[in-house]
Amino acid sequence: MTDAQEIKKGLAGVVVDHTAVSKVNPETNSLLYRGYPVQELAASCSFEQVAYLLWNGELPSDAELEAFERAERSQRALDPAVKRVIDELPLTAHPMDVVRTAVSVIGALDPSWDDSSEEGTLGKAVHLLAALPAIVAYDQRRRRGQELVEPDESLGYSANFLRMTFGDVPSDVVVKAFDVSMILYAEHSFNASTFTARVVTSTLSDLYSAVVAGIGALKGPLHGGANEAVMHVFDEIGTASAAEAWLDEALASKRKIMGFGHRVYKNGDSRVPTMKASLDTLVAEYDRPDLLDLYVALDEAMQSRKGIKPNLDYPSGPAYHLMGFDTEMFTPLFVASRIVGWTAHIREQLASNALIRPLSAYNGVDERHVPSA
Ligand SMILES: CC(=O)SCCNC(=O)CCNC(=O)[C@H](O)C(C)(C)COP(=O)(O)OP(=O)(O)OC[C@H]1O[C@@H](n2cnc3c(N)ncnc32)[C@H](O)[C@@H]1OP(=O)(O)O
Ligand SMILES: O=C([O-])CC(=O)C(=O)O
Repeated sequence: MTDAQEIKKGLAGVVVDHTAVSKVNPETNSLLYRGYPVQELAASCSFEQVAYLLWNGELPSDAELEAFERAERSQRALDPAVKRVIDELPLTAHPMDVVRTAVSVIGALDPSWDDSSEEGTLGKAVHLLAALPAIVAYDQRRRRGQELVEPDESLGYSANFLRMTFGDVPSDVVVKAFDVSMILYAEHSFNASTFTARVVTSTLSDLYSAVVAGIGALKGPLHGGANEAVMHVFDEIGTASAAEAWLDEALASKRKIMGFGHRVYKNGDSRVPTMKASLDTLVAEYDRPDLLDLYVALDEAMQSRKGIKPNLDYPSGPAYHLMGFDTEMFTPLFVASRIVGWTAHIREQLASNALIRPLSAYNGVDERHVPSA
């Protein structure tokens, strides 16, 4: 195992296990959740239905959906102990650190934190799904000097999330665009954060520890942190007319352009057309053609210079901006959605576990010995 040829840097192209949760197919540019094309789910289902599907393998019947929604809606309130911890955190902490800490606190407060039964892990997954919007919404509000907004059990997941963040339920267009983003972000096979969660689970550690580790992996700008980074790029460029010159300079200084490229998709991310269509509805809703012009100008320049296609973070960054989220809240929104995929994979890993422990090829100094005294 010393031949460099055998090393798959970054595990690129390595198939490490089976999964029945989702299928990413770069040849057909498609993404299936439990067999269903994600575009069809985004068009016809709510995020709650998709979460149920990813966890249970089938779309819910009306009665199953009602029971699931009841469980989710009843667990939305921010736990006072979690709120107290968040209040202690300085505003210099990144919102991803706040979410990571809050999930850690929820785990520490759960007396059955080590219940790894199918029922136990599903219950914890539903609880985290229900609790995360309050954490993210409250963190944005406290940064703006605003009070907590209590959840409204009469509203669906996305309408309630937006109301807890902004104080009011926005138009149907905005709620639908947000719901679509939650559906598209929910699951993507063995991406870095999901794989991280599976590695932690493979040691038979608990679900909360695996989720906290997943949040840490998602934070990085090569993964989920890119949706926030896209908005910083837009702010840096300013207007569409400046996009080409900005890109040439960025590429000349060897910068990675955030929101472009993907480890698996090389001909475009299957989710981008659906999210771009939602972005178009938001651009019309908020009358911001200038933002769309910038989006198109940078994409066209990137295609002409590098031919590297945008990934989901490219349209979702400006979409979240138009909805009114502060830029540093974008990746926590990704957490609120991906909690579904992470926990589906944690449960799948537990059901068929093998400790994940690859090998490495040693290239340090040859064996040597401590000089005798
Ligand atoms: C939801 C998600 O997590 S999607 C991913 C979000 N991340 C980003 O948008 C960050 C920007 N993109 C990237 O850094 C990369 O495309 C990654 C990390 C996503 C995928 O990387 P990899 O599969 O390892 O591809 P790799 O980095 O080998 O790229 C291949 C070539 O394309 C170039 N390239 C890939 N993406 C980009 C980019 N965004 N900007 C500039 N060049 C790029 C690389 O520099 C490399 O060029 P080289 O062969 O001349 O060295
Ligand atoms: O699959 C990946 O490597 C990254 C990604 O798009 C995701 O996690 O949604």
